[in-house]
Amino acid sequence: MKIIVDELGHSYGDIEVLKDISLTIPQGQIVCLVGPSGCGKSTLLRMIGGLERPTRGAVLTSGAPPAESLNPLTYIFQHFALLPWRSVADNIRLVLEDHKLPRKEQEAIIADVLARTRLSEFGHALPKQLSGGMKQRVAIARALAVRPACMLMDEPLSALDSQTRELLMEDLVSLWSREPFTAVYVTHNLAEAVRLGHRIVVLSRRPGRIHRMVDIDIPLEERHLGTPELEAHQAELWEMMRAEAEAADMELIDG
Ligand SMILES: Nc1ncnc2c1ncn2[C@@H]1O[C@H](COP(=O)(O)OP(=O)(O)OP(=O)(O)O)[C@@H](O)[C@H]1O
Repeated sequence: MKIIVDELGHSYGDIEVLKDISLTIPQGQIVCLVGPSGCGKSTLLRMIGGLERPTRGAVLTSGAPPAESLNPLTYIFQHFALLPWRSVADNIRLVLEDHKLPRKEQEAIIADVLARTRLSEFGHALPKQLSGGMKQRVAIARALAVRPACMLMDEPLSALDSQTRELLMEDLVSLWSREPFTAVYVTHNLAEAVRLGHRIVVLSRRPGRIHRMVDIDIPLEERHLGTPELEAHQAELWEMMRAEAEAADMELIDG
């Protein structure tokens, strides 16, 4: 299933937040949204997920979600959103409970997503026993459990320290390489965008418009910390964003 954002615009009252956004999220690719603070990245993600309706334009889909998809669109947030009193396995079960699956099928899905996120030994653990990186892997496992057509990821690594972020990026790459998933990935971090994005969409400051789209052809598994071509892409993206980021920063101070 591919997602098509068609001439989308949005205003909150008098404040225009997004303008003329047309964009395709191809199946099996990770599309990163970057742009200065307040340019509307999270708003666009919520519109793609159907949590809010745009004032103008539309979000369309083409093609069917994966076979046995329980939920075509699912979110992964910065702060994990795990229930502290439920074990890791039961946090994942939560998203299956509404679907009336036989217990055996639930268990098979839980075992599969725990294995894919290297958490098989931690099904009985409580969230408080886990590191930040593991908690986010549980959130990723929970998202995968519904076989989404697209994962909507809002700064999923930004609550983590830099070493954990690096490990999680490696996890996401190996997860994608084994079974490509589709994702829209909002981040402030350009290093993350060039490591994980097949396509990087640079938004201008508010009202966010598409300033540029950059496709990176290097296979994900060949992208590593310090890869010179990635650093060149990162520098190019920063040059595109610099003036907008500075202007957005001044606006926040003035405002
Ligand atoms: N529900 C809302 N009601 C009114 N204004 C809102 C609402 N949600 C967001 N905004 C405003 O819309 C603008 C875009 O917000 P949004 O969170 O989408 O930006 P962002 O690019 O994700 O920001 P950041 O990078 O700082 O997280 C901001 O000025 C924000 O204050």
